Amino acid sequence: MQEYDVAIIGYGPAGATLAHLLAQCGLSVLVLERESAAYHLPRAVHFDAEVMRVFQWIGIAEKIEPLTALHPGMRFVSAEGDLLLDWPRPQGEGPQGWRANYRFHQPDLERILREDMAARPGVTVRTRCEAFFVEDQGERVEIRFEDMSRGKVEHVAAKYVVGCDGARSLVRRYIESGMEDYGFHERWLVVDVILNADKPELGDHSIQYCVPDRPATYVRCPGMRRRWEITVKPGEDSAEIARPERVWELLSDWLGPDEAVLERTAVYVFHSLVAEDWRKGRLLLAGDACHQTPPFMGQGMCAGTRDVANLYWKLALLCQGKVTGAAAEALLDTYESERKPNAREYIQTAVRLGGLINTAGTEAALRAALPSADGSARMESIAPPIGPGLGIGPKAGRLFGQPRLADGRRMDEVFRHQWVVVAEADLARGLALPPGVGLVTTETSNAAEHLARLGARATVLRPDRHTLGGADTPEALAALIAAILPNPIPLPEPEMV
Ligand SMILES: O=C(O)/C=C/c1cccc(O)c1
Repeated sequence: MQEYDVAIIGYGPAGATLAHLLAQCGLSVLVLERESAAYHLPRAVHFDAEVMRVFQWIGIAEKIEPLTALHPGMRFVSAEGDLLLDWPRPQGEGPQGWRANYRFHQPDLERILREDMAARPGVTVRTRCEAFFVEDQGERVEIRFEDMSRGKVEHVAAKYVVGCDGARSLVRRYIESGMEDYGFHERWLVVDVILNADKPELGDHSIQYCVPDRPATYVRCPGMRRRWEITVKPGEDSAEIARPERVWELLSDWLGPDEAVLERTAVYVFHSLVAEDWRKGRLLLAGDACHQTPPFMGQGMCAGTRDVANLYWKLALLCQGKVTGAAAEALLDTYESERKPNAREYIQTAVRLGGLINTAGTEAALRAALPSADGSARMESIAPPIGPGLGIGPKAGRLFGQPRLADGRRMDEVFRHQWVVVAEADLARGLALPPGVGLVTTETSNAAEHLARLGARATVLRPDRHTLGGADTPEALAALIAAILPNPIPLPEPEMV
């Protein structure tokens, strides 16, 4: 039986990104996907700087960036048109080395992910192949799937299986995970249109219409694409409301049938769920398989990308035999313990925003919706730390920025999949580093501003660019360095840049 390091079930953005990352670390990867081609219509329309940084690692950031749209922010307005809550987004390059937010067309992203996979050694992609059986046999997992193009059942094995197989995940059933329910389950009509000609009065902001009778969302997508999401009321028929005549009636406040074509109309139930168990033995979940969010923060695909960024290097260390035995189990356990609280925080905030949209912006709902309830009608993007796992002290588990090196390059371009020490120059002098660990100092980069944001004189960064901790003394820094695990991709010599 053919054996791979990792089998990924599901070839959406999370599965494809994970396959790229694992292959970059030298692992053999099988991707099984039931459909013959990527879904041709948009679903996710927004991602943030943290996600763009992951796209940078796999070499697609420069390809997707020209296809994205600028994103000034989101506004919540009342039925009377009053601004209830403003959520502006910083413009220009931010701490992650990229803009804070991007609007995109999901089929563009999937095309790029798949085109580049063709040139990625180590990845086998099997489309029209439906997995129907996985069995953790202790040392490996057996997977059975049907190749639907040939009507043939095949058996393969993998050291680990990751279910990136969406809300109805097969792998989640094998894990037998229940779901934590955050109480939001609503039907919304999603309408994607392509304008015939520009209509600047629609604006570039996302707008949440907090209209009690029919809450709705408008999102400006790249080019001539625009999206509306409109509440379906209890008792309304999903098929009836998705008919073109009815859709145009619902859109009539914004545009008419002579101004655009309908690209897609579909009724979705937006859920707020987190899987109780993200792992059982060698079976793991990522993306919608382990969390589903209402869309009001545009964070659905982002969460899946964060999952795979947290997971890939841990799987690489295990598959390469660099972490074994009880340490391997403990390392794999940190995937759920770190990721779940972060995913939960985004979902709970999205549910609160949904509450604001649905209750027409009453004072109480406005206060409840604000992540930091300071009374102002302005909110900022949240950046919840990951939960407890690897790391030392209160500065562990923060997403660190991406310093620009003196030659203008971004840090991760130089230290791909490496651990990196970032330190004030005087703390860095004479440091003895394990092989392959990078060193970035305040002398040769703009690390000072990133360290100031963390509130430490030095830090150690994991391959996913979360902090292992902060240090202000040589002793504290030495303790962090002692906790570094081997690199997923070994570098011959540590570099000081
Ligand atoms: O731009 C954002 O931050 C959010 C975008 C978005 C996308 C889809 C649906 C929504 O309610 C919001």
